[in-house]
Amino acid sequence: MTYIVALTGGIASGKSTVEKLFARLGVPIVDADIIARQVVEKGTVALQKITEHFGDGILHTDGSLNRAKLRTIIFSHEAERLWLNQLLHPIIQQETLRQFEQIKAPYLLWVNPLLIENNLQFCANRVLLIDVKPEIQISRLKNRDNITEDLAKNMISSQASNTVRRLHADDIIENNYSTEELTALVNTLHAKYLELSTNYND
Ligand SMILES: CC(C)(COP(=O)(O)OP(=O)(O)OC[C@H]1O[C@@H](n2cnc3c(N)ncnc32)[C@H](O)[C@@H]1O)[C@@H](O)C(=O)NCCC(=O)NCCS
Ligand SMILES: Nc1ncnc2c1ncn2[C@@H]1O[C@H](COP(=O)(O)OP(=O)(O)OP(=O)(O)O)[C@@H](O)[C@H]1O
Repeated sequence: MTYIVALTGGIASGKSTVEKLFARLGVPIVDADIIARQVVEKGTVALQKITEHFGDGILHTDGSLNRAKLRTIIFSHEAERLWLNQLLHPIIQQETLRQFEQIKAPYLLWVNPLLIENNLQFCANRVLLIDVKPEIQISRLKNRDNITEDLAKNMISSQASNTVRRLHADDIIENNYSTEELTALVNTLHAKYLELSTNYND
């Protein structure tokens, strides 16, 4: 199988921004958030189970999932978040493996926000963590999603702490500075991963 670099980090740490930079360098991407959206599209078994559990009120009038509503519920009720996780995570994992097997490249980037929480680091050859100072993280999250400070803090506290994530990381990007600096860091890491994967594939 292709050499796998897992990219993880807290909410609004900059994963999508870094993912785009790797994609621009031609690196194939497998994104757990995108897969998580596909598995709850209209007509899926998962969406049917979510509707049975939360009622029709969890849907938009066109029958698609009201993500904002589900988000507010699961980040304020721990038991509901765990219920959703046990439903969706095995389905997401199965689709992830399917995508890994289709990719032929020196290495691929597997973007998974909950890599550490779900103990999936063993599935990757290398773990790249994006870290960000908590005050910058909260302010970027509030600005991007236009949400309250309370919801932002609940979302952050539903995830692993940066201290725990750092224990599992092989490489760390500190995303507290400009996007120009971020781009330079990604270029350096890309060269490193090409070298590591060449040795691995030999
Ligand atoms: C709750 C949902 C509907 C909110 O959708 P929304 O479009 O607002 O957010 P999106 O899916 O882009 O997720 C944004 C971020 O929230 C965080 N997050 C999402 N789900 C979870 C979770 N179960 N636990 C902790 N953090 C989570 C992640 O950092 C993620 O990157 C959605 O996140 C969802 O279905 N979550 C359950 C599936 C899951 O665990 N996804 C995470 C990737 S495997
Ligand atoms: N170095 C940076 N300088 C300024 N703004 C940044 C920087 N990195 C990311 N951002 C901004 O911070 C916000 C969060 O970044 P991004 O969406 O990439 O995070 P994410 O980790 O993918 O989030 P999520 O976990 O919700 O999927 C975005 O609005 C992004 O434009």
